[in-house]
Amino acid sequence: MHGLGNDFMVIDQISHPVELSAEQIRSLGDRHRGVGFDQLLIIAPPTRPDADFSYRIFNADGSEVEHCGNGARCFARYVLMRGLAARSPIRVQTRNRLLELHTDDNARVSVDMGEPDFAPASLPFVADTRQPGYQLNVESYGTVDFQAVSMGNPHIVLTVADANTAPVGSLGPELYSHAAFPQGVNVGFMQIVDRDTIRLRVFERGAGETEACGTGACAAVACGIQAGLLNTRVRAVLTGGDLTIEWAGAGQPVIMTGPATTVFEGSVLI
Ligand SMILES: N[C@H](CCC[C@H](N)C(=O)O)C(=O)O
Repeated sequence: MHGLGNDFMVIDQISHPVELSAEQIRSLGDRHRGVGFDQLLIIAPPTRPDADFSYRIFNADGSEVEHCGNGARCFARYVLMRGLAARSPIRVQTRNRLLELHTDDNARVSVDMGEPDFAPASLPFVADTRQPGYQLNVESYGTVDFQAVSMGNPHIVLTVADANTAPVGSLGPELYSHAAFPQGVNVGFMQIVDRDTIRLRVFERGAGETEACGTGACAAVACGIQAGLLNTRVRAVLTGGDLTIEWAGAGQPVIMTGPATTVFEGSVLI
């Protein structure tokens, strides 16, 4: 499945109990020798009474992570198409959040992504006391300014003049693996087109640049609204297509709406 070109392998662990090692996940994610994906999504029974399902997310490098926005939309379509869920909304738990997923008739899914957390410790971001605010010295780039926010998974957002020419492939990896982020970080490059529109590219932790990043779009819009630069309903234009992101401000959840597409299904020998 994919959400705007951010592609996933989805395993229904309820019907097919399977445990995979990080090495097996990496080999399944290999685009030449395996199935190939940005993330693997595993659907499992819930472990808390207020959830209908739980949902585990693994990056292509085998690392397990806390959240995946595009994956949540694909998850909702999958469980409804397979009759695993009878109705919308669907409540699904990730490692650290409870999401509520709503589907409409034209294959679009709205996800309550929970509240953004701007506290540095939520990433975690270990601030360099010599650097005021959110700045880092990066070897080949000098001082880099950014905003930091957790959507359950860690994001930093750089505001750039033109997303098309932003140094995603060079600066992204340097920031993603910077010592200031002990658990790594997703790096968003946001161009503010107007108060209702951004262009965004994301170098994702554990996957590299993807065609779209749902939590990244939520993180970027929340940072833009927090900085007073965006209205409360924004069109996020990503390489793979558009998401609608809404955030009414502190104490409110971010709502993400977009498509979810099934490409094929099959079986794989592990
Ligand atoms: N690479 C992310 C997980 C996938 C997020 C992205 N695919 C989305 O749609 O939110 C991380 O390591 O936190």
